[in-house]
Amino acid sequence: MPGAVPATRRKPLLPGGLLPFLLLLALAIALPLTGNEYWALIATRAAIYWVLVAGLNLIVGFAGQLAIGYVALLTLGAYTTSVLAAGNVLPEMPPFLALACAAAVGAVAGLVVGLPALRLRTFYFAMTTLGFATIVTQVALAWQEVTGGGIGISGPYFPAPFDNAWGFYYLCLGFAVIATLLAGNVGRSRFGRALIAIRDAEVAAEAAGISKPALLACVFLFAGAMAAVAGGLFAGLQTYITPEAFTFELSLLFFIAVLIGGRGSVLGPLLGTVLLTLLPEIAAPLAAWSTLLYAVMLLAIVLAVPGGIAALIDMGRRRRLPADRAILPRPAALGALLGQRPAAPPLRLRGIALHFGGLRAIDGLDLVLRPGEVHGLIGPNGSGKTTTLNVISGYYQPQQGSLALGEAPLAMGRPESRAGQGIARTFQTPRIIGEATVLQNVMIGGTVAGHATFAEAMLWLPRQAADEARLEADARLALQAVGLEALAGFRADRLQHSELRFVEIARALMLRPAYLLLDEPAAGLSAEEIRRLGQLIREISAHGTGVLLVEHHADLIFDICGHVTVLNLGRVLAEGRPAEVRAHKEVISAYLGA
Ligand SMILES: Nc1ncnc2c1ncn2[C@@H]1O[C@H](COP(=O)(O)OP(=O)(O)OP(=O)(O)O)[C@@H](O)[C@H]1O
Repeated sequence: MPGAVPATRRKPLLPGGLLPFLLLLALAIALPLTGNEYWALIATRAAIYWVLVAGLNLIVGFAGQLAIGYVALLTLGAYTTSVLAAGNVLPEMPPFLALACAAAVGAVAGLVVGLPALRLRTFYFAMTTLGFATIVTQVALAWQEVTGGGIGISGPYFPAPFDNAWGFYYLCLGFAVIATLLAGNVGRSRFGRALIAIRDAEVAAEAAGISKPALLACVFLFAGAMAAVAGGLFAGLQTYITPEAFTFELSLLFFIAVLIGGRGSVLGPLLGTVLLTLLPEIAAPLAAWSTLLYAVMLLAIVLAVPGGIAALIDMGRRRRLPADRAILPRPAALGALLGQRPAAPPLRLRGIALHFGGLRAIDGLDLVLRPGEVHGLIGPNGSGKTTTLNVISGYYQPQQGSLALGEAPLAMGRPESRAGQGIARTFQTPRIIGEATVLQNVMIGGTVAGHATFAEAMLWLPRQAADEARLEADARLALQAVGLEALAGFRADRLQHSELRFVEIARALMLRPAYLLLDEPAAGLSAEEIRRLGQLIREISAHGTGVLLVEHHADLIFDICGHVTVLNLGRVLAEGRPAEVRAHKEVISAYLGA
């Protein structure tokens, strides 16, 4: 029964803890005490920018997509709200209704602008967002009868009590608080972790069953809506808007606020936004140099503190690792996590052939994996072991042959479908998210087990809270099982290579896999660690999981496997019980040596 875990810490409401947010909010609420309306203007602007950046942060900071033309959505939101409130195309609307419509338009536009990210990488995607910014400005200029063209249009007029500087400030602050809560909730949910996984370890994300298109679509809708709301508020603040109000510098400000704030953080980009809004105001002569200023700040951050403001204020990063760090797997926790799973049907590969150009990596391979059995796959370098594992886990699409779980054929070339079928894997080189904690890395393995929708996560509804508690409890059990629970709270990039291998196994166990595919798990481990690994694999199979073990450590293979297949040049050279294989003449001459 999963769930029996040692006392779990209370989770912070927002990544980074709630206290800094409350302090900032207290300061923001008290700002009118200054009595200075100039400050009201600056702070209102910062709040509005943050409404946009909070959403953009999920795209840029969490998912790592270079959306640099986000001013387009601010422009779209500003014009949609203003045009609807003015009644230029439809009957005049109350400003809040116009703002809600702008949010809907922004969500759709956010999705349209974002979709190329599914195909285009890095700069190409950045260019499409910039292109969209140009299109929106050109439409605003050309569609004179609705937008006023170059002359512009009045912004929406928000009624009392929002019709004065401080009233409007509080309105924008309210939206900023909502933006923080929604974005923060997404960030600390399995969706936020999945975004970071897509950014830093895309293949591991696929193996965990994370669907990049569906996830990014949700985030683009959300960020688009937030940006458009920011646009409507921006138009209200300006009272009158022309296309010139929406400069490229603004787009840069949004983008750089996320970067100097720190990837994968909410507090950092919030502080980044406030800083970038304030800076040209505090040092007034610098205002004309703002673009240069942003560029210099960006360079300084990238060179001096690559983790941004978030890394500077994250004291936990510097916490000392425990001195005694032996990896001591605990089988009892494994029982609590896996239970005794009902036996899965056999996993069969029939006549698999896969070639890369003229090279036959696998050449007519038949293989059967059975529940509860450790199946060793060995052979010389380049014999096709990893390729076989990649075919089973859906990364490669063979030219011939079939793959089935019992009678059900498994789709080829669809790695993200395997997690749902209970097939988990590890990688020859561990695919870990270095900036996330060990616990978060393991929780990513259970992403598909969550029930709450993106919207439920955004609002932190009961199903989301239950998902999170269950995932965390399971991840702690998985870490206990592999013997790493003492490192749960540390950033994964502080761990040693051998520890990362066990983190990968813990992440795979989150799926309670019917089949577990291990790609050279003993590489780089000490003799004692290999012995413990062997015991752990045995225990895992004893709970009903079928294990495919690709390994070069012959002793480990012959020690723990029930069945061994030897590959050579993509074909089966020998197979059978370990003792038979070990005595096989051709295996000795081709692989084991005398
Ligand atoms: N993506 C690819 N493109 C082209 N050739 C590939 C690709 N992946 C593997 N190969 C080739 O296919 C053959 C089988 O490779 P594979 O990685 O499966 O071998 P392996 O048995 O796992 O070797 P090792 O023990 O060194 O990991 C090798 O000759 C390799 O160079």
